[in-house]
Amino acid sequence: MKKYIVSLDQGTTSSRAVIFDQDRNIVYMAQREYKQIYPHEGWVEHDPLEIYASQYGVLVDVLLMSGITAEEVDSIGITNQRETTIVWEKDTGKPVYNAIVWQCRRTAAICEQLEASGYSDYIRETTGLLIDAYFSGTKIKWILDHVEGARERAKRGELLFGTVDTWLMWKLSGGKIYATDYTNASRTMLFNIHSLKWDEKILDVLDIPKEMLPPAKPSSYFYGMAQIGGCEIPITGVAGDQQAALFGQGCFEKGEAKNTYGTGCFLLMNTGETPCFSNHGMLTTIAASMEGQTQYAIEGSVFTGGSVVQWLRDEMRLIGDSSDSEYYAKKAGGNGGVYMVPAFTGLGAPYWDMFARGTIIGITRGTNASHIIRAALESIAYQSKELLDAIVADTGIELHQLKVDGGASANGFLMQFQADIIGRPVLRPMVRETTALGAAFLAGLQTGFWKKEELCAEGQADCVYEPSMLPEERERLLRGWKKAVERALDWEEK
Ligand SMILES: Nc1ncnc2c1ncn2[C@@H]1O[C@H](COP(=O)(O)OP(=O)(O)O)[C@@H](O)[C@H]1O
Ligand SMILES: O=P(O)(O)OC[C@H](O)CO
Repeated sequence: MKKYIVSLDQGTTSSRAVIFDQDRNIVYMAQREYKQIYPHEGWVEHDPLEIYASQYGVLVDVLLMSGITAEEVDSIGITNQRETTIVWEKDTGKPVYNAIVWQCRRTAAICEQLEASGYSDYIRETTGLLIDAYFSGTKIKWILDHVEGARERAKRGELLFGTVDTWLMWKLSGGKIYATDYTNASRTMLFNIHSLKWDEKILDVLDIPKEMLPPAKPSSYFYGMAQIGGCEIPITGVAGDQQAALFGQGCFEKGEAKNTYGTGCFLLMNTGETPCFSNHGMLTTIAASMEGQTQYAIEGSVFTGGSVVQWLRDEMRLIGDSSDSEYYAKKAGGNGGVYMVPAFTGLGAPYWDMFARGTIIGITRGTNASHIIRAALESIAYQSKELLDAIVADTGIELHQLKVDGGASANGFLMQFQADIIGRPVLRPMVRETTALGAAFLAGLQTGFWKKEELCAEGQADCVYEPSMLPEERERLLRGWKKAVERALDWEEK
């Protein structure tokens, strides 16, 4: 019987299910957007039940529409938006609060207190992370502080915490699987990335009961059985989406890197079996790896990447579809002196300013909508360039080209501008669903569906963008960007 792997890719804006065959071809794919909830300035939430419903919906869609039966599915791989925090009742499965999304800034004050109490170095050395509202730890604390009786119930083992992988596995298995993987755990700011254990001291400081945390396992691992329409399918691969994309791009060795242009932008480089600590605001994190072979990555995280294009579409109504941005950016012919810094939820790497806010600067009477659209796309490339420079400086490893993926990598203008601004070729792969592919690889390696050697072969590039900008022009544009960032920093009142 021909067998397949199903990947579930639960992203910030949509849930996707992708079926891969043994030759890594996409056999069928379905995607569903779901609601973004913005209850206050800088706050972002999702409904956990809608996350699950949209994810389960596309899973059923791909099976029904492809005609592939559950028996033909070798295994399931799960990959997910990271850090997003869900707390639910063990008995009923009912969430006690909406999912607090990674972008949400509501815990900035908790982070400031933590920093003022002198925990920065300890947290950095133990978890590889900087203190920021981005990570799950302070989000859990916020829920325990604000939902009546939650901390006591958590202590009694009545409430469970999970990142989205944990929530999906728990739901898909009817409450039988309660686990997370190392990559997701490494984004909580509660996990010791050296010992691969939850850190008692940080749990104490944040007053988070250990009872509510899932066991953490390798990314390629038999987690248990999902129950789909009366059939059981093993879940054997789990990883945070950025680590899954790194794996899906075939970056298995030290020094290999990729940049993903989704809601945010995430540049990760595999640093092998040793964690690499940054002097330039990058994060140290666990890479997706096989059992007993933990690998690490250095990561630059940008909070607003492709989502700036969604903002142009949904809030500003300057474009009807995300892909229209390419046409207008080219039509503008140049930036007209306009820069946009999309610090909608603060700035991530390398600035880590929770209080930065968005700005558009350089506007003159001649500025038109096309300039603003172009400035938005260019901002994605400038932010990614800063990540690349920092990672090269931290690791001492030169990147001769940049592998890319994610929704906004479909934009030809953006990819060409990216190549121009980094002065290196940009390679976009044939299979654009590298996040889903990475989760499929992890699942398939565990079951023996694939062997690692088969997956090491270079994936084909669909497009290579060669840099063609003069160095003086690049420098001029980058000077403008740096000045614009200065104007966006430290804006929101504390
Ligand atoms: N042609 C395009 N040009 C620019 N941005 C795009 C284009 N197509 C999609 N996007 C952006 O890509 C993002 C979606 O990418 P995706 O990888 O699905 O993200 P996520 O996994 O975060 O939900 C959206 O923010 C969208 O605005
Ligand atoms: O949903 P994405 O693909 O933008 O990824 C979100 C990241 O995992 C957040 O850390």
